[in-house]
Amino acid sequence: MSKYIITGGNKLEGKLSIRGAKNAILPIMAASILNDDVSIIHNVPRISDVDVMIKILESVGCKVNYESDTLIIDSSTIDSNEIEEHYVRKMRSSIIILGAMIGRLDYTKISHPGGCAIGSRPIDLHLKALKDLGIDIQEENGFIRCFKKELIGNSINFEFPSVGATENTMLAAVKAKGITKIYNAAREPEIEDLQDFLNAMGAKVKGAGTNYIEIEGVDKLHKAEHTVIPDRIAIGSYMIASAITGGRLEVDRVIVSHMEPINDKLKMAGCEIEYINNGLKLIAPKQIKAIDLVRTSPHPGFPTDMQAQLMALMSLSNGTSIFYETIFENRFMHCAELTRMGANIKYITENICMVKGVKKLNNATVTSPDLRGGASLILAALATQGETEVSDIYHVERGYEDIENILKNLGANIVKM
Ligand SMILES: CC(=O)N[C@H]1[C@@H](OP(=O)(O)OP(=O)(O)OC[C@H]2O[C@@H](n3ccc(=O)[nH]c3=O)[C@H](O)[C@@H]2O)O[C@H](CO)[C@@H](O)[C@@H]1O
Ligand SMILES: C=C(OP(=O)(O)O)C(=O)O
Repeated sequence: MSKYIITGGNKLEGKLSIRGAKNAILPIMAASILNDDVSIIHNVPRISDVDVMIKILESVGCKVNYESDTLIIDSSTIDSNEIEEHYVRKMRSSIIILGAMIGRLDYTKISHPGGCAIGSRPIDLHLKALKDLGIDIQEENGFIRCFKKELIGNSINFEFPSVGATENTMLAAVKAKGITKIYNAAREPEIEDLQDFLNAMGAKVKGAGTNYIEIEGVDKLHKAEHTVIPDRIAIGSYMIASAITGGRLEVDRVIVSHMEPINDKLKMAGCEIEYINNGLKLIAPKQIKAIDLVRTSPHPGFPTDMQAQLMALMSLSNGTSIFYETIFENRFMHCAELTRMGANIKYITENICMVKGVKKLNNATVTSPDLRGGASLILAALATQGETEVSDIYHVERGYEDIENILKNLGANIVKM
């Protein structure tokens, strides 16, 4: 299995352009099933999750062409209604295909995605919403079978603003009869991007980005072209790479409002952040300041997908920070690995921990526990003086395009082996 060897100590400085968001492109690729036509999608990141989603689309009969950063998906050739189990096991978020498949076809079967490293991740909210839209769902032996006679718009009230459940409901409702109202919808920017793509196909969706989304069903969708929004989590991660090494960074193609929950925390840590023409500049603080409380919450709160990376930064702060992970019950697996590098992290409860800043981190041999946990170890390694080995980087490659070369171009000493 591949690993990164990182020799820390260099300041990360320079300019950066980041392609589309993983969490936007995956539901958009799923949505391409709905139009029975061609979808042209630009600014697509080269990450392994996109490769898995391409395989899923091809396995149900779509024709996919991926050149440079443009994906062309032709869903007019769909000839299967079952998603192979091993894809669902490879990528839990493949469950997002469900709403699109049942929006398009009368029957679909998918295996239950189960949990993953960061939590049990049930899909009860997805399935309840699909049932409310008139889908008959039978769960048996780890598989979910969905039968459609007619999709009928309904009012869906989520008890928690789940990102995936909001997206699956939007996908299924686009061609339902009548109006679907989603209350307590997730407000993440990636949901707005999905709305924009659906509307480019002729759907009638409004409200994404707020907690109320309304979808008026249409009979037919058509060919569409779309450019994916930049990846706010990848951008935030590279900002921390620069901040933790005392560097300066310029990022172009940034949607400032998407970055605010992350930038608020980076400013509290002492970073100077300035917005310039569709981009931003970061200057690292001389001394990283402790942030009293980092509490993850749904957008526009601080994203759980940045918690591990911010923890690497706080490991080197001038005081004590409390991290409270409210979204996933098992998203502190990077703590033990950061501790191997000399971080001072103590659990208070299973989802609250206390990070006391130390003067320096040590090089060590560490293992990526999951996607963002792996990113946090890379960030910590950049700030040490010696050689750190980060293994199991397949997790990281799910969501970071070409991280090795991007970090190298900013001055890092990193080699993939
Ligand atoms: C591909 C993608 O976009 N992934 C993102 C998406 O994941 P995902 O869509 O899986 O995250 P959700 O917002 O659904 O999950 C948030 C919480 O709700 C719970 N839940 C969710 C659905 C459900 O039916 N029942 C239930 O209890 C989950 O277990 C979790 O505790 O949003 C997360 C929260 O911002 C991010 O960390 C992920 O990067
Ligand atoms: C948890 C994440 O992704 P996924 O939902 O695809 O597992 C993430 O991007 O940090």
